[in-house]
Amino acid sequence: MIKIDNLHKNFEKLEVLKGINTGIKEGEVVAIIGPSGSGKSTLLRCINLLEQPTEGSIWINGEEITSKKTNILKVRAKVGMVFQHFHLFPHKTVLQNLTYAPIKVKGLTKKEAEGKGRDLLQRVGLAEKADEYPSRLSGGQKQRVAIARALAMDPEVMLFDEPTSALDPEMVKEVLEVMKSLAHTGMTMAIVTHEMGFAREVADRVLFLDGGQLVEDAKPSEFFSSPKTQRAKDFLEKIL
Ligand SMILES: Nc1ncnc2c1ncn2[C@@H]1O[C@H](COP(=O)(O)OP(=O)(O)OP(=O)(O)O)[C@@H](O)[C@H]1O
Repeated sequence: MIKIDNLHKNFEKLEVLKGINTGIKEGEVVAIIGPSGSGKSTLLRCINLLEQPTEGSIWINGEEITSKKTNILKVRAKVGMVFQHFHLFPHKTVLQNLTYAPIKVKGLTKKEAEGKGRDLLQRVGLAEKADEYPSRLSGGQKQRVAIARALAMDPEVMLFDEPTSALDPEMVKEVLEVMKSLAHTGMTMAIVTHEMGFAREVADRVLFLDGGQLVEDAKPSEFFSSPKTQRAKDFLEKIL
């Protein structure tokens, strides 16, 4: 489904990704973990071309998105992204946040987009908030709207960049529950997270990054109980 080949990313002289090789299979849930500054967000942002790789290639369903001919908007339409700080449109209602791109980019009618938007709000437990503005919602509710908004585009894969890091502790669970139920529908997902419990429980694989390198790629049960490298052992010792 996703293939990442010799991915390098530099910010001027800073080498942030140093040749990442990996892949994500259809329906797989992959947790990307590692120390601060190890390149986790940059890796995720390369997958929907929010960052242009310096070298290497990324393929999604057989199409090389890093090719010069790529239509970036088409890539973004099939790769949903959820950010730490929600990025909702503040002057649109919750429902309008969900219908904007499907109407504009996918050509749905207002009625179709609204029907779909309401179904998705139901799914994330926010049907009654359709006509509210984002400023009236809690952080956890905003993040659930952001997830529903990404799903409204029928993405082939969903990327999450520390989706619970900006939330008050009591709101983390409601967002993780929505992500967990999404994982159970068979959605292909990559999640940069500091929630080790979630990585352990929900992910099929853990990618451990350190210093811009993919140091371990393992099943959570193996990674958390017997990490192979000293770098992973040191990291886990600090956080668990
Ligand atoms: N747009 C940018 N311009 C310059 N440097 C950047 C840019 N984005 C990221 N970096 C640098 O790249 C390195 C990796 O950043 P990245 O955000 O990918 O790390 P991370 O593992 O996600 O860290 P964290 O867990 O703290 O979010 C850091 O040193 C960061 O300062």
